[in-house]
This record gives sequence, C-alpha cells and structure tokens, in this order.
Amino acid sequence: MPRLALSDDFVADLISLQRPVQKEVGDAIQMFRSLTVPQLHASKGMHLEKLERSRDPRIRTIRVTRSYRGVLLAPDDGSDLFTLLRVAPHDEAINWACKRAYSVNGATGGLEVRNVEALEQMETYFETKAVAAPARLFEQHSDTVLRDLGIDDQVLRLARVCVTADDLAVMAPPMMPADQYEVLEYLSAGCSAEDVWEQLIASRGQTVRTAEDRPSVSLTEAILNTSDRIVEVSGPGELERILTEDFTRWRVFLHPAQRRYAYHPGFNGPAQVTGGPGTGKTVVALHRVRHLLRTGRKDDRILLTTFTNAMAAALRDSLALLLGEADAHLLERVEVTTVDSLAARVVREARGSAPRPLSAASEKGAWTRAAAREDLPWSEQFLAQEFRNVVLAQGLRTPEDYLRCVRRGRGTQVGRVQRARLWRVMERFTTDLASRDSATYTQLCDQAARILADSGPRYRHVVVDEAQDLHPAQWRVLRACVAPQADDMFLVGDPHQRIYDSRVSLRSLGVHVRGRTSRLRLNYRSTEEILRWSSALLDGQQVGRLGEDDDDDGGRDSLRGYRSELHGRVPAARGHTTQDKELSALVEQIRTWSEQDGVKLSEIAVCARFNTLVDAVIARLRREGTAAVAVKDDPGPGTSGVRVATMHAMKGLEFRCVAVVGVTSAVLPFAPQVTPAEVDPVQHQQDLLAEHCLLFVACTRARDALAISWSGQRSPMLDPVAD
Ligand SMILES: Nc1ncnc2c1ncn2[C@@H]1O[C@H](COP(=O)(O)OP(=O)(O)OP(=O)(O)O)[C@@H](O)[C@H]1O
Repeated sequence: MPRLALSDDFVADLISLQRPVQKEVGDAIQMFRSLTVPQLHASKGMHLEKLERSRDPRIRTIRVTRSYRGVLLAPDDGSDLFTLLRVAPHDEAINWACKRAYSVNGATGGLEVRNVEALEQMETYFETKAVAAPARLFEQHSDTVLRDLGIDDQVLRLARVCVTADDLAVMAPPMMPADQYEVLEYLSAGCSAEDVWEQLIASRGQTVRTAEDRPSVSLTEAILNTSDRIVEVSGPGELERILTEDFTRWRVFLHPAQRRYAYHPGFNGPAQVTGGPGTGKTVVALHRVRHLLRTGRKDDRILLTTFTNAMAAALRDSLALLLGEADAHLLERVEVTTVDSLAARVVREARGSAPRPLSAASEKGAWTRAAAREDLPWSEQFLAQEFRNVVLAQGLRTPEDYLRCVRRGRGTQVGRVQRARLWRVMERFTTDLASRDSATYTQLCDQAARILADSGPRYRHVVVDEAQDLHPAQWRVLRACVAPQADDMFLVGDPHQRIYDSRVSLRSLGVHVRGRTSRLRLNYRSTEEILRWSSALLDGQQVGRLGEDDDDDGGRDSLRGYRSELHGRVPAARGHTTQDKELSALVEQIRTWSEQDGVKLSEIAVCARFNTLVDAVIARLRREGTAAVAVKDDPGPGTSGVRVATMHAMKGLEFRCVAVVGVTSAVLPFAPQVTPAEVDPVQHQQDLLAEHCLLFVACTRARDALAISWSGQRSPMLDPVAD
C-alpha cells in the first residue's frame, strides 16, 4: 500500500469544496490507499496521469470526480510516499501542475516548490533591468556563501539580478521556493550570513555548514522534513479527522521549530520555549501535552496551567479539539487550570477551607490598618511590594530570615532596624487577614507550595503556558507538583509580554532549563506590518530573559528574527481633540471593518487601559446601533457583537481587527501604577517596562488590522512609532 502525505495547499483546497465533492475526494483517497503501488499505476479508476507539459516529471494528476483532479507528487526513486499537492477543477489543476517543480532544499533538507515558468520569465526581465544598475542587492555575498545557505542554481541566478529588495519581493513565494526566499529576504534586510545560518538553518537541525559536505536527502526524507507544509496521513483514523473535523491548521501543520520541541522524544529535565506574540507557543504546549499523553503511562497525570480562568477554559477546548474523538479519553488525565485555582484547592483540601482571596483595593486598606500605629516612611504600595517581592518571593518565614536576606530586585537600602519594623507591620498584616479568613493570592500560593512540598508530587508532567507572569510562589507550587525527573516541566512564555510585577530566577527555584531552550520566530497571527509597528513600541526597552531575573547584567531577550509571512495595511494611529470625537471615529472604523471588509463583529475587539473607558465604548457602540459585549462577561463564541476589554484582559486572545483606544499620556504609563523613581529606582524601571509591555500585548492581539487612537495628549509610549 502506498503511503500518503497531504500538502497544506491540498488541505486548503479541500476545505473550500462543497460537502459532496469533499466526500468524493475522501472516497478517492480511500481507494488510493487500498491499492498497491503497481495497482495504483495500472488503475483505470484512479487514472494516474503524467502530464506532457509538466516541468517536474514526478508530478501526476488523478481523477477525483468527473470535473475535479488531484495533483500528486509521485516518487521516482522506488520509495512509496506520495504527496497530494492540490485538488481543483480539471483545467486549473492541470495548469497549476504544469508550471511547478519540486526540489529538496540543500540546507534545510525540506521540500520546496517553485513556479518554475514564472521564475524563468523573471530572470529574463530582471537581467535586462539590472544591466545599468551600479550595484546589485547581494553582491557582497559570494556564490559559496549563498549555496551554503541552501540557494540553488536557478535562485542564485535570480539573486544575482536583483537590484533592490523590491525586486526580490516580486518573486515572493509561491513563486520562489519558500526556504530560499526567506534566506534572501534576511540577507537583503542586512542580516549577516552567520545570523541567517543560526536562525534559519541551524535552528532546523542542520549541523553541516558547507553545502558540498552535506549528505543528499531523499524525497521521502524531504517530505518528512517539511512538517510545516506537509503531513503524512499515518492511519485511516488520521485521514478521517483531517477530512471530517473542523479543520484548523495548527492541529496538523507545525513549523519544524515547533515540532522539534512539541514532539521531542524526551527532555532530561525542564524544557522551555520562548518567542514573540503569535509565534505559536500555546500551540506547542498543546501538542506537547498530546505527545506526553500518547507516549506516557496510563496513570500519568498532566497539569496544564495558564493565567486566567477564561484562558484555561479556552485551552481545554483547544486540547479537546487537538485530541479529537480518537484520543478524547486521554483528556481525563489532564487538569487544565490556573496556578491560583490549583493553590486554593490544595489549601482547601489540606485545611478543610481556603481563605477568601483579597482584591487589590482591600489589600491597600489592609496595609493601611497594619501600618496605622507606626510612623513609617513607606507607602502602602512599598509595603505591599516588599511583602510580595521579597518575603513571599523568597518564602521567608522568620524575622531572622528577613534580616539576613538579599532583597533582590529592590532598589532601596533597608537597614536592620528598619527591617525589624517592617517585619512587625507585615506580621500584623498577615494576622489581620487571617482573622478575617482572607489572604492575597500570592499568600495562598505560598501556603499551597508548603503543603505540596510536604505531601509530595501529584503529577507526572507540568506544562505551563504564559510562564512570564508567574510569581516565585506560583513557581514553587508548580515545582512541588512534579518530582524532578525527565520531562517534568515544559514551559512556554514571552518576556516581552510580562505585564505583572514578578521577578523570578528559575534556577533558584529548582527549574533548570539550561541546554533545553528554544525560541520561535515565525508569527502566525499578525501581518508583518502589525508586527513591525508593535515591536517598535518596545524599542530601547531592556527586556530580560524568561526566568533569569537574577542575571542583573546580560541576559537580555530580543525579538531578533521575529517575522510574519502575512501582509496587510500599516496600523493607523490617530489623535482627536475630545473623547467624544475619538469614539465617533471608533464607530466609523468598526463600520468600515464590518461593512466594507466583511469582518464579523465578534472578530473585532476594542481595548482600553481601564474599565471606565471600556464601559463608555460599549455604551457608545450600542447607542449607535452596533452590538458590543464586555470580554469580562465571558461571551461565548455564539454571541454576536464587538468584544470590548481592558488591555490586561486581552492577554492570550486574538481578533481579526483591534482598536486600541484612549492611548493618552494620563493612562499610559499610569502614574499610580509606576513606583516613583525616588521611592525605588529599580522597581520604577520595572513598572515602566510593564506599562510598555501592556500596550505591546494589546496591539499584538490583532491579526489583520490595528487602529490606535487617543484624545488630548498622546501617550509618550507611542513616540517610537509617531510620524
Ligand atoms: N503551525 C501553525 N500553523 C498555523 N497556525 C498556527 C501555527 N501555530 C500557531 N498558529 C496560529 O497562530 C496564532 C497564535 O498562536 P498561539 O496563540 O499559540 O501563539 P502564542 O505564541 O502563544 O501567542 P501569544 O504569546 O501572543 O499569546 C493562533 O491563531 C494559532 O492557531
């Protein structure tokens, strides 16, 4: 029986077909799979046909229905893995097939396709055009350098006649082979050949630097190396799922960098994946859970955590979708929750009840009460930070511990006498809360971590999404949930999206990821225009690496190489004289998106720094006859209406169009949220960075379109993108 793989183009064709045609395609595939290779070649029903005009001798068509043809890549080296490339009406399929040629990329080992006919025409055109040009785009890179990066003969000739980056852009995939185009795009953007090697080639597992020393890669190997665009149908169940279940690309096609970590056979300890917004970190976490479920023992339990209850619910749904009906029974071995909910449950189970979590407003009041009898030089904000970021972060138990500790991440000196006074206030704070049967979430985590450390691990694996925002006490809960061993913890997160105040040294918490880290760079969510614009908001900001806050000097993370293959309009940023005018413009913008661009209202989001503006937006939209709902009211997917949320509530979400409103100097940065530099200069920098990250998170939720607005004084945080 021949083996069968499906390309992403084929799957995209298939889902666009009418149901009855889809069924016929399914039947044709079943028939294909029931034959031997010789039977297949002889079958009259399949009508496996070589095309006379085809540029690639391995390309065949097969009859799918009376009017539809499948286009197939048939191996000519005696191997048996066939790839379905397209399914389309007869003439379209033939026309497409005749112009394509498939080849194995010499550096990545992946299978690539090109429109060979169009590229030949380009070569003639650009050769003439380049004759008089004083300089060529890639002249500083030798042929050897380009070949070592996987550039083949035809693409090399094309590269040599490019004068500007625009010339190259004309030949973008699907005309030029995707992996080679990416290399040239990077070089034309000024990256060094070394950078390109690191980011695009070595990251896909290639270790041999020079082209001529590399062993050749067979067609079958190349197909299997192309997991982001081709999937092998491993069994009848798998095919059924792809054909019948609601198709979502991320379930089937993973970028090689995603697959390498998601399906790694086994890490010898905690592993970590980072990457900018929309690079598919959550997708990797979900696939990792599936891999661990499928390969683990029957009684292995997995904890999958994220940041909010709403995100946990969405993650559970996505996991169910990924597992499909065939693996649905595995779901019962996974607990999807937030660390805070888990901690509350652990405390409740151990003590019979858990203290009521304290709101931020009540916490301030509690600090005022605790400090009432002392004439202290510190504000409630300082006290809360000292308690959270020193005492709870380090799990300090006694006044002696506090006297001796290094107050990492705090920018002020506090002497022995002052520490003794501070400890007394903190003790009063905790006793007061205990008497009211209440506690902060961080206290709850601190208690839960201690209970778990005594009672022992509860899970075989812990998988953590949104890892950048966890507090050390939350990490202690997670660390105590699983015994240190192979594949114990798998973390995904992005330090550029850290919007809560937590400084963490994973090393000191017993989570050692060194040698087991990977970074994703391809954004699947937003257009390149949105991504560039949003990334510029963080220009000049020093973002530390995930979980390395103990590294005071180096240890910087960066968005280098972060990119998207999607394109669209450049984000619009507009100021207005009054809020009323800003909201009028917002109403118009939403009408344009919905009526002209055909975007469903539920795929449009508006976000603001605070709930007051969120409420005002909802009221205004409704008054103007546009349905609008608050994200905090948890509208289900069936509810129509524009989604409106605070920037914090946008974490982890995505929408086709996003309007960020009220980006004024009064709220971004929001002064009360930023510790004054004279109170604590280190904390001041961190708070400011969190404000920048917040705006970055809000903007990177947009897939196709992003509009930013303000009334009155524009936020200085928009300076890097100002006209
Ligand atoms: N391999 C893939 N193929 C197609 N789409 C993908 C792939 N990986 C991720 N996506 C899509 O990209 C979008 C972003 O993915 P995901 O939410 O996993 O990214 P993320 O890195 O966790 O984002 P963020 O950090 O911004 O929350 C989603 O729509 C997801 O379905």
